[in-house]
Amino acid sequence: MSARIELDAVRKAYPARRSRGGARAETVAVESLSLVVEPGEMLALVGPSGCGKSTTLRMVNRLVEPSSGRVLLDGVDTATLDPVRLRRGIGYVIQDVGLLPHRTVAANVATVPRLLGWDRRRTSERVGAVLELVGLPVGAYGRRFPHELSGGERQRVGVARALATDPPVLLLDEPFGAVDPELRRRLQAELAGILAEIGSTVVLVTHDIDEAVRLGDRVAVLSRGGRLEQVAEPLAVLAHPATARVRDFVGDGASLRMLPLARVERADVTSLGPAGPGIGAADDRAEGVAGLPSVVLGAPLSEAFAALADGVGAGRPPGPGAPSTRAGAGAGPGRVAVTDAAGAVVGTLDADGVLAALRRAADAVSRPASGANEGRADR
Ligand SMILES: Nc1ncnc2c1ncn2[C@@H]1O[C@H](COP(=O)(O)OP(=O)(O)OP(=O)(O)O)[C@@H](O)[C@H]1O
Repeated sequence: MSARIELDAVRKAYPARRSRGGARAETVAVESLSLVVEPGEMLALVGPSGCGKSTTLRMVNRLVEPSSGRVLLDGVDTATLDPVRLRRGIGYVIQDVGLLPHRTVAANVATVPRLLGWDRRRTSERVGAVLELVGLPVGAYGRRFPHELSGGERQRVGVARALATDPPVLLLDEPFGAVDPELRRRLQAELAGILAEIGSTVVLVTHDIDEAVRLGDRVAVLSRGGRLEQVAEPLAVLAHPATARVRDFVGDGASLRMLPLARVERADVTSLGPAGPGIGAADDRAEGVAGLPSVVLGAPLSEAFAALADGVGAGRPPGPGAPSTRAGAGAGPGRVAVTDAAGAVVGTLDADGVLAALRRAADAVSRPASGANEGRADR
């Protein structure tokens, strides 16, 4: 179940505070933002601190009321709906989770089903299912209290609680902000799997461009005042920043961030030459690549990069602190073997091949047509 979210010229100005000199200055958190999130899509809202991301998100569930403009859910203006009922149909996960400290994990997850009047049996079945989904089996965790959990576990309970009623819309505000980087990566991967399963429309707020490109189907980059600088698929934001602000925000590591998003393709592979009678059997052809690490056609380029960069083998995406894109510059083997899905060697890939593959992936995604908000056209 999923819903279409449309922000139609929403604006939020927080009321003026009287300053010492008596002058009043309202804070315009979001000036005029129009954006569509399609059913089942995961949109990552990213931008520097104070640019209006949380305000935008909270206008969707009416924790913040727009000063003007409209928010539509499946075409219905949310201003016409009862805000409390609206919120019960929208999953919401925030950084410090907000679990009720004196209630067990199971009772926390059951909060919204209970409010919606679900009977005991349906509620407990659902609580069991969502806790299982986030890797916290109800038998082991259901009776614990929040203070008996690690930060990562609490975060998962927050996600389970948000998913309890299978909401058509899920809003995530810096859901991994409070956990360490390694756990953050793990929770991101878990969340991606869960989201693929549930099919809700998701808006994720993050200040972390890595998280945005890793999780978003599309990425919306905001600047101060909720100004939409660009909305496009992750690779397009990295490869073709629409504005100087997006370029600044993406920073120097764009190529490195593109690696997991682009694939090893046959066109970039240096072939081992034809096989056939008198030319050499497949086994002979494979001999020249014996001992090389290998990747499969279609694998993320980051796997080839990791293998080239350190020669330890494929499968590790470049992490923070990974070497720059001077693939193969270290003690690596200079080449990786590329196999087809059946495991037969089709050729090798070297650093030039990786760069060529990156360039092609970048060329294949749409360039911004007219600056901001080109993403509407690219869907
Ligand atoms: N309740 C409020 N009253 C007055 N000003 C507010 C309020 N909430 C937010 N603001 C201001 O609105 C602007 C946008 O804030 P918002 O929290 O939406 O930004 P953000 O991009 O989510 O920031 P961060 O990444 O730091 O959480 C900021 O200037 C902030 O100070």
